[in-house]
Amino acid sequence: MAARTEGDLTPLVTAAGVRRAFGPATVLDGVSLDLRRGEVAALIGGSGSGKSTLLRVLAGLDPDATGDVTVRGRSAVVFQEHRLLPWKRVAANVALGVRGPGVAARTAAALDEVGLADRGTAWPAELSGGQAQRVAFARALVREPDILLLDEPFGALDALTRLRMQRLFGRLRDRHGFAALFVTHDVEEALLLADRVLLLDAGTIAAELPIELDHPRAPDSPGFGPLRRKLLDLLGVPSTT
Ligand SMILES: Nc1ncnc2c1ncn2[C@@H]1O[C@H](COP(=O)(O)OP(=O)(O)OP(=O)(O)O)[C@@H](O)[C@H]1O
Repeated sequence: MAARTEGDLTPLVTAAGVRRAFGPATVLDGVSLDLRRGEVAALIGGSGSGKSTLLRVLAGLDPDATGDVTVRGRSAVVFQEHRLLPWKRVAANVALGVRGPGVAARTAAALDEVGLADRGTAWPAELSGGQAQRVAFARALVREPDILLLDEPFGALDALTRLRMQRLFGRLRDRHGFAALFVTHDVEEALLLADRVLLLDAGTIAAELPIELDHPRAPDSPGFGPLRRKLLDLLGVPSTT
């Protein structure tokens, strides 16, 4: 492939014509998207529209998909369930598979960043759901990713923990500047966190909505309501008014 010279304008992730079928059912039918450096994009769509399938393809976890996917940089994945190994302590889970000098110090720094500096020697079973998901974030951070791919990362958490985790995500993103693509069902979450919302429907990216609101955002921020309405319209949810 020819070298690209656009520097920072080159997307970190490019997908073109991605297809995936399970038996006779085509789930992804020619998906094309890009993710720019430092950008946060939300991938939204109805249940069963193929969001998780697409994320797995972008993460390189689905050898049976076809099409072109290029990832420029280091990526890390966070899933809805924390996927910690129960027989390893928290710090060992974070450091799993990480090589190079200073792994212990990097692990400690990552745990500190997610507010769990004192839990490195705990077992996963001793953590709350929110803490376990923080460890999952630390495990991603310690890899110093350019790109974070997240599959409903807050979906299993109660409302208050979810809010705290959304804020933590915003702080981590500001500090590290990684690009992120996150799957969500939640229109408000997409509008609170994303620079751009991608709508997956009928196997393709059916719509894109830039979210040009200042941070920090709240549901009562100016401009939030009309964007919420627009996104719900795109999702086919009728107005109740
Ligand atoms: N390994 C698999 N084998 C067979 N079918 C699958 C497999 N993985 C996903 N599917 C099917 O592909 C479709 C898309 O699934 P996927 O989990 O990607 O959707 P989703 O948009 O993430 O859904 P949800 O929002 O409900 O989590 C579904 O119909 C699902 O049943």
